[in-house]
Order: sequence, then structure tokens, then C-alpha cells
Amino acid sequence: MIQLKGIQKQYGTGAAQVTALKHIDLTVNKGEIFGIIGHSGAGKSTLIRTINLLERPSAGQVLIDGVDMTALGTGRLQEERRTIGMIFQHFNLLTSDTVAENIAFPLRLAGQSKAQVAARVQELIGLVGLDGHGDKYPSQLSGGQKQRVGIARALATNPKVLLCDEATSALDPQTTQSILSLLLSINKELQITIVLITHEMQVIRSICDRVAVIDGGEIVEAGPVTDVFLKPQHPTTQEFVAQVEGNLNESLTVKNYAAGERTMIRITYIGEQTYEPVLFETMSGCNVPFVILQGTVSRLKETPYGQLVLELRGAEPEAIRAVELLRSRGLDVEVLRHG
Ligand SMILES: Nc1ncnc2c1ncn2[C@@H]1O[C@H](COP(=O)(O)OP(=O)(O)OP(=O)(O)O)[C@@H](O)[C@H]1O
Repeated sequence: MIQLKGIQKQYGTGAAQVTALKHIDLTVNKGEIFGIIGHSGAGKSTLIRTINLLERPSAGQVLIDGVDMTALGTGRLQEERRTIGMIFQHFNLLTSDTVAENIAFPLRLAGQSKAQVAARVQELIGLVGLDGHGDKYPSQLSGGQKQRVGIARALATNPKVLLCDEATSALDPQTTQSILSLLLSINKELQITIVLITHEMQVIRSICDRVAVIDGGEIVEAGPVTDVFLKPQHPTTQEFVAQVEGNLNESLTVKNYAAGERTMIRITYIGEQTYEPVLFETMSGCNVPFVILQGTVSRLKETPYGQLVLELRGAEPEAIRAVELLRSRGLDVEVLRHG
């Protein structure tokens, strides 16, 4: 488990001082994939780099499985760091070394024998899907393949935590998805806790269990992805959700329909409900015409969900009855607007 307690970080001094992190309290549970999302300059890189103390906080504690990293001397800190792997946006590979040599690097540093290193490198090359590429140089690889080398190198010493610093931001959407799938399978099969930072909600939606939204050096919203994504509270979170859901295009509503006879509602359903004909069954029983103004059916990690914005057309009492019927079927219904 990772605990950040009262983390603050200032860069520089005097008039030039920048406060990058204000007062961060955060817990990442063992075995989960935790995402931190924020705009450029929000403090994401500073925050993730405080976890392995690449960036030393100005105040606060970083506890990993109860060990206070901020209180360790250089020797013990280096030892603890071996239990935390890290991958980077621009891969940070040694360009004059082959794939196999790059992956071997941390194993050599850890003092392993040639035979041990060779066996482990082969195993890692297979794990990340780079069989046959061991003798190539980074310049001969695609961006996705370079990140696979970065992942293999980060996993070499069997870390319990993997930190991902914008690991897919330099990749195209298809390659991003393949790297995210690899991270998900590593998390599942090796039970490694993953902390990632990103500015893309798609990354959070695909693989994270929980998410924290950072803005101006503060966590403004945090929780399970299903809660934060489906019911974003803070304006910054709402902006990020709109990246993948789109903004509701209200111009789609029929302007000349009688005022007072339009009710806009948002229906959210999650899990098995996604595959049930609840909307059809309910609405065919209450004789309220409706149009769908916006709709998404997708997945949050492995959980199916749907969100539909409907405009009900009819007098208010009928619309209210339809809303009540939908709620009685277990759907989450918000009334966005009457009239
Ligand atoms: N070494 C540094 N010296 C001074 N200021 C810094 C330093 N590193 C970061 N900052 C400042 O701290 C704030 C947070 O930066 P940080 O890089 O953590 O944000 P970020 O969310 O990762 O942004 P990006 O996505 O653009 O990398 C910014 O105002 C940045 O200018």
C-alpha cells in the first residue's frame, strides 16, 4: 500500500518559488491500478516522482508498505527503490545498447550473474511480446515496441509497484490501447500495483480502478472510476469526462415544441442492466414519446455501462411518472431540465 500524507512541494526560493503540490493525502491500495489525471502544469509529474523520491517533497511523508521513504538514508532508499519500477513518456532507453542490454541493465546493477541475467532477460522479452527483437537497437523499434522495452526493464527486478509517467502520451491510439492491455495483464498476472499519470480520460476509463483528479497542485476529486466518471462533481473532472463523452449538444432539442412539455433526463446504468431492455419495457408502458439526445454504451475497465440523455415529450405529470417508473426498475435517473 502507498500512502502519501500531507505532501507539499515547492520549487525554487523567494520570489521565484513555485508551489507544485499543496497538501496531498492519497492512498493507493495493493494490487489496484490508480490513475492521476490533470492538465499540463497541474503537478502530476511532481506527484508521481515523489512516490519513489525522484522528487523529494518539501513536507509530508511517503509510506510504502509502512516504510517511510522520506526518512531513509541513501543506502536503504536505493534498496527500496528497487521495489518500484518506472516507465516514461519518452521511454528513456539507452540508445547505444540493444533491447536485451537495456533490459539487463537493472539486473547487472543488482549484481546478478551473467547466466541469471540472460535467463531473466529472455523471460521478460517474452512477457512483453518482443520475441525476436532482443538484438535490435531502440532506433530500429516503433514507439510501442520501445515502451515494451521500458516495461520489461522496469519489471526486471520484480517490483511490487510500477509507476507510469505519461507512458502512452507519445503513442498513437491503437498502440496506446495495446500498451494499456499489456499493463492490465501485468497487473492481473503479476499482482503489481500500478500508479499512472495521464491527461487522457480514455486511459483512466480503459484500465484504472480508482482515479484522482489534480488541479493547481491539489486533489480536487477522487474515488472509484465508476463514481468519478459517471457522476463528475468538479468542473475539471467534468471537462475530462467530456473528452470521451462529448458535451451535450442542446441545440438538438426541438425548439418549437411546446414549452413546459419537454423534460430532459439522464439515465445511467451499469453492469448487467446494460444488456436488459429496461428502457423499452418501461417506456412502452407509459405512453410518453421521447427522443435520444446523447448516448454512450461502453466499458469502464471491464464493467459495461451506459448513459443516455432523453427528452421526454408530454405534460409534466406523465414525464414525472415515466421518471418514477424508470427509477423503480433500478435505473439512476437525473432530471436535467423541465420545460
Ligand atoms: N524543476 C522545476 N523547477 C521549477 N518549477 C518546476 C519544476 N518542475 C515543475 N515545476 C513547476 O511545477 C508545476 C507542476 O509541474 P509538473 O511537471 O509536476 O506538472 P504536470 O502536471 O506533470 O505537467 P505536464 O503534463 O506538462 O508535465 C508547474 O508549474 C511547473 O512549472
